[in-house]
Amino acid sequence: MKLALIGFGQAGGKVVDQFLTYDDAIDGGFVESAVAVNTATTDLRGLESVPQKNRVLIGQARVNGHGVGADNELGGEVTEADIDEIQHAIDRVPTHEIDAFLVVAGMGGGTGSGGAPVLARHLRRIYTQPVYGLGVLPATDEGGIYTLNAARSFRTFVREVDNLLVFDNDAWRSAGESVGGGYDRINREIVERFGLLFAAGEVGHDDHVAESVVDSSEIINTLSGGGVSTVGYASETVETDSGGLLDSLTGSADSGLEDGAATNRLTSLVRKATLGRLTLPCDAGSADRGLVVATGQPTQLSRKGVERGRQWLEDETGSMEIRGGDYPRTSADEVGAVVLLSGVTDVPRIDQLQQVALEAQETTEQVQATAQDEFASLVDTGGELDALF
Ligand SMILES: Nc1nc2c(ncn2[C@@H]2O[C@H](COP(=O)(O)OP(=O)(O)OP(=O)(O)O)[C@@H](O)[C@H]2O)c(=O)[nH]1
Repeated sequence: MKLALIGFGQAGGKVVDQFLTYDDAIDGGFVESAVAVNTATTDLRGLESVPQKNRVLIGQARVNGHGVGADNELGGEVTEADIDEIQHAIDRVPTHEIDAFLVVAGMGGGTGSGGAPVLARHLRRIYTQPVYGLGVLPATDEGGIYTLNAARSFRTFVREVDNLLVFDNDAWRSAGESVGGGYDRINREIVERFGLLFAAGEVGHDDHVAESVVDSSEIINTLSGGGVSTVGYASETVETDSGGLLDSLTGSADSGLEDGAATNRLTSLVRKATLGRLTLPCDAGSADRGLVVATGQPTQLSRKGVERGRQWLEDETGSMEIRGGDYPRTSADEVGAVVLLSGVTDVPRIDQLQQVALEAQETTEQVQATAQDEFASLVDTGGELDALF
């Protein structure tokens, strides 16, 4: 599917930069345009692939290019104030050619976490295409302010987008590694999973096995139930010496065996993708909708395997809305399965964030109530005080 990518804040910009590189590398064709928005000049300067003219600095009047320092209320305010500057850059996007917008942001900082929901609301008011979010959750050891920002922003971001795709940094850092040390690796994991999914909807219908190729409308329909989504991916390297003279000589018995192996391989890849590490770990059974995409050499893409995987996911989720199809890639030496689980509800990390948001709200209310009590008692004693002077 064709996307207009908008990276908000430092993490958002870097992930969008990486999406551009990946799209080029796999010849995916899913990025129509890429824009980066930030309050910090240095973050915009550090980008490599987003075109200079599509880098938008906002909030200059308030923070003078120095960032908002993890203050996400300020991030939201400067976005509201400078929304026309962002719109100006989006005006250059050929929006009639895109299937959707994707707003990418780290939820723990100030600019992306505060600004991304404001931009999503703006885009949904103006355009008819769906507006998706890709939210990156902070690692748990990053500190309270990051968790609190994420807890607050998450609720707003889910409300303002048509579907929120989530990646949890915490689940993806390696043992003993600080999350910052592994951003490059983590960002590659992000773009591979979501990139393969979006590129899948971009295959022309004259390509191999055209009738079973995933269409962008299938991705859109899978995401149209709203809520929160997560993606799983599993792959295997395969020998690709098929299609030569040998094949035509070995006859149908061997090719029957190969078909069986390809079917079994794909069925287990779908299970591995679903039950392995998801971009946002959750109980896959709680998904409302799903999409299974088989990717790799056209000869390895067993339609029966995809169908079995799809049926298995139907049983796992109890959902009747599980779609399936292929993304043939002639240059790939791996066969893989991407599984999109949409509208997931049993997500421990989100429960934890909601708890944090609730506690923060209670603390704020307590502080306000104590301040009101103190003020009231000061007013009560006002007469006595007056008498003293
Ligand atoms: N996956 C990933 N996460 C990142 C990256 N850079 C920062 N983060 C995460 O994003 C959160 C911080 O958000 P940033 O995007 O740096 O902050 P910002 O939106 O630019 O906001 P301010 O810096 O406060 O103005 C933290 O939770 C980081 O772990 C990155 O390149 N990849």
